[in-house]
Amino acid sequence: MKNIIQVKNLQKTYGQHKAVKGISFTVDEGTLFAFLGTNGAGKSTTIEILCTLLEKTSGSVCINGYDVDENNQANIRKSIGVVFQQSLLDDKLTVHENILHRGKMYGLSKIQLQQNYQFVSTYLQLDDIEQRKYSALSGGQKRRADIARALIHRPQILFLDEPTTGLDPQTRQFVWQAIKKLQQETNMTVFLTTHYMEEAAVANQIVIIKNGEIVAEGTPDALKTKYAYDQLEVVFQSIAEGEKWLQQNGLTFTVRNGVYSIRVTSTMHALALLKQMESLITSFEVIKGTMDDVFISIQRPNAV
Ligand SMILES: Nc1ncnc2c1ncn2[C@@H]1O[C@H](COP(=O)(O)OP(=O)(O)OP(=O)(O)O)[C@@H](O)[C@H]1O
Repeated sequence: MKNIIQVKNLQKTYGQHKAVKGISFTVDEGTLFAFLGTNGAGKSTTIEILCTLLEKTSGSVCINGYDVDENNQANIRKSIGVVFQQSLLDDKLTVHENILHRGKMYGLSKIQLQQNYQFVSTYLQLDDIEQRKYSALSGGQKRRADIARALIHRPQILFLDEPTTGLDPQTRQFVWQAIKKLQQETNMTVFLTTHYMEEAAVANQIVIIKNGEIVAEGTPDALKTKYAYDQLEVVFQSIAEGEKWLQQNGLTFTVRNGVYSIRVTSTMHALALLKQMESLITSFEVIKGTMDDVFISIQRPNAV
């Protein structure tokens, strides 16, 4: 699989402040890549450099085979679509006008423009909003239009900087499903930053940065195995006997409202414990570790 994005030892300094401190990573073509970090970690700075909107201090960046240092700005911009947190559309124009206007800027022929419009309209379901002025749209409708604008030239890579922040759960789900569908059906590469861990959990690859440095990377499963843990929750018939058993077996646990949470290394570990304590409990549940656990564990002051 081709590395459609290659970043090597990327650094960005604002005055004395080192915002990005020598990060390296690659993104495979056609995959969903999640770039995570708390506020101020350096995500937007990195994305802006990758999108040729900001100059790096040092390191190398190659997008779709084009090195940013080699006067490739136009080729890179044709290869990418970008959706930032703030919109770039014109309030006074309709959605349809806005998107066509954008397409013309890429020099698309009339036929090409029509075909591409049809394509983006289908994925983002623009039918009900295309004749409305951008200013009159709801937050979720604006987001659909923003993404359609970023896709009108059919880029190979879509950059999304927190695409679903501020949207209600239903709209968030719609936008998210449209993005996933596009990635899977058209082999488009999606580079995503998000604060919603359930979105990152379906990525093919995750990179987490902290203070401008990469602190963890891998598939969601690999990160969960390393940084999150499963919990076995049980309710004992007799609290005294249950606690005694846990202590005798040297198990780490917490208790809340009579429910004991025992840290386990895997579902099979939970099963082995359950077999041993079967006669002591009235109910149980195995809670799988989540991407939230990964993120929180990595962001702790002394973590990694
Ligand atoms: N133009 C600038 N001048 C000086 N410092 C900046 C500038 N832009 C960003 N920074 C600083 O660089 C660091 C990284 O900022 P950046 O916006 O890349 O973080 P982020 O991870 O995208 O955060 P957020 O999630 O809040 O968008 C921060 O400490 C920020 O204050």
